[in-house]
Amino acid sequence: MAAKPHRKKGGKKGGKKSAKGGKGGDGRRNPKAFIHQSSRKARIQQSRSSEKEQRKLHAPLLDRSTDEPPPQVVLVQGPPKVGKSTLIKCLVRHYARQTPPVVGGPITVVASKKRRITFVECPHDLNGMIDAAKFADLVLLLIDGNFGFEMETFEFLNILQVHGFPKVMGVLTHLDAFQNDAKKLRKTKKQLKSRFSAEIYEGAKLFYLNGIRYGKYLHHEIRNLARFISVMKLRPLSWRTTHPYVVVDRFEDVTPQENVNEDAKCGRDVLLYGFLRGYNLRREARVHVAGVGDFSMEELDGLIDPCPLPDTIKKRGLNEKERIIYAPMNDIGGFMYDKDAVYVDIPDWKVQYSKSNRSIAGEVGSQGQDRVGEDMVRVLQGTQKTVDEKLNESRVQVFKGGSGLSGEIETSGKLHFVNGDNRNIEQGKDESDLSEEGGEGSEVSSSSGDDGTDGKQPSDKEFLSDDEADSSDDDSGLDGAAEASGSQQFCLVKDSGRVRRKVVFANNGRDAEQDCGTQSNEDDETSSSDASEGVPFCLMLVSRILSFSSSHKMALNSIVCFEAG
Ligand SMILES: Nc1nc2c(ncn2[C@@H]2O[C@H](COP(=O)(O)OP(=O)(O)OP(=O)(O)O)[C@@H](O)[C@H]2O)c(=O)[nH]1
Repeated sequence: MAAKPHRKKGGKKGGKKSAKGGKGGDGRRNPKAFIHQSSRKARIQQSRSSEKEQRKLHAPLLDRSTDEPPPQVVLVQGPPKVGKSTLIKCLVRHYARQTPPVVGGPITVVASKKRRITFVECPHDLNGMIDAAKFADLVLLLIDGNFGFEMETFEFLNILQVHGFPKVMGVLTHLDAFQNDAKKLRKTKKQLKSRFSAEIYEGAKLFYLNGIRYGKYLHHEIRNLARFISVMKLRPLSWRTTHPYVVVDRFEDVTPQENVNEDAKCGRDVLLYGFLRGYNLRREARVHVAGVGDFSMEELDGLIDPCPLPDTIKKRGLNEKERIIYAPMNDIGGFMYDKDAVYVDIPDWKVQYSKSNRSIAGEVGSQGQDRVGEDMVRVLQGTQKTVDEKLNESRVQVFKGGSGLSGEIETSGKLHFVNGDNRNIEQGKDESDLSEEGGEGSEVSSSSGDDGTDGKQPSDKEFLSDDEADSSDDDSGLDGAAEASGSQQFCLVKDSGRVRRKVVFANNGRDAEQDCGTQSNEDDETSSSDASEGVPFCLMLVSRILSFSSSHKMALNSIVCFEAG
């Protein structure tokens, strides 16, 4: 039997198809397959796809938290001396009925029955701003209404754009400078508002703080702002809801003192305390301390919530007991929470000894056994040395006639954190140690290795050209010297002994000069040449941040953000 020949590859149909394809002449195999046959179908398809997109945008947020949600972070940002600390103090006073003497770290308060807020003051330096942008849920952008916009505001907005944009609200301060000129006040408010909504988004909220009395903003204005903050809906950023991170409320260096004495730059053991946000943190996970590097955790423990929400939710408002404040780095209340203890700090000037004039020995003899406890306290009042010092001095004789063994055991490393004063000294030491390495506090940590600055705090001069740097040294050249940035122009203005970078919203050099209030021809020439060359202040800033985040984000499985400042 003769073998049946194989069928030719590509049947009748295939041939037809190829013929059709050839007919089109546009090189595609079937150009009609992916186009709509009728306009009606096309319309339906289009509306379906847009509906899908909208559904994605409005997908309900998954609440992954099983317990009380962590406090939301309200970051107060603004140029130097704009009133950040004053605003935080006023808001904390409104919520907790206590005023912190200093703003030295995050302050957590119970704002309402269901909301806790952590206030953080944003540092002015670039690295501090980058760190702060990572964890802010709401940003209060403080603007000096009397002076106008400053570069710090726009730098921070640029940083936010890279890190995911949280809710932003503007607050105008120093408006009491227009007290006697209502017309000018109205005009300034209008101008700043329109500029603010143009820069953030249309209809961005702007609050006005019209005055300050006894060093505090007006009560009713703070009340309105506080109410607005406590009811504001804050949409969490998607990256943050899927990654664990901790904003550190308090940190403690528990490195044995002898190790530090031997080598001041030895590896340190540091305890970090803070609310866990975002997602669950695995015990074996490595943590990334923003700006410092990746580290392994030795221990991870859950502690009792130091600032819990009220239990009962039936009542309308909060009573005085429920207005809890947790501010361990702000010298408030004298409380300090540790892993296994709570320390109450009693300043020396508040301690009142009840020592009587009678001699202690005489009293013991006359009162007998009933007052043993009281007598012990009285004896302690007369103590001059601490337990550490006594232990170090003590000697134990083991064998008769043998020399005593000294009691110099390693207790000094642990106890110094208990006392508030000593703690401050130790922290001060650490900072100085860090500054030896290349800068101060968080500035060093943020910059080291991340953005290629080798631990140096970038100064304005690094962004300016040499000529500009020279001119900024010269006081006489400061006033009104307009600089151009990527998108904004700014001029250096000397105001009450400090140099401020005022943003000028003008397209050409001349307008900019008018805004800065200079008329001289010489200045005109330099500033216009600067403007045409376009010193890339903002561009450089953005590129630096982009390079920072692109090299960094891959490693950010879990971040620990230090409050800088
Ligand atoms: N007249 C007036 N003074 C204000 C206003 N806001 C703040 N101040 C004053 O400005 C000074 C600086 O205020 P701070 O709250 O320390 O400003 P800051 O932004 O925290 O300052 P730094 O932390 O040093 O950057 C204080 O003396 C305040 O009383 C305001 O609206 N009007």
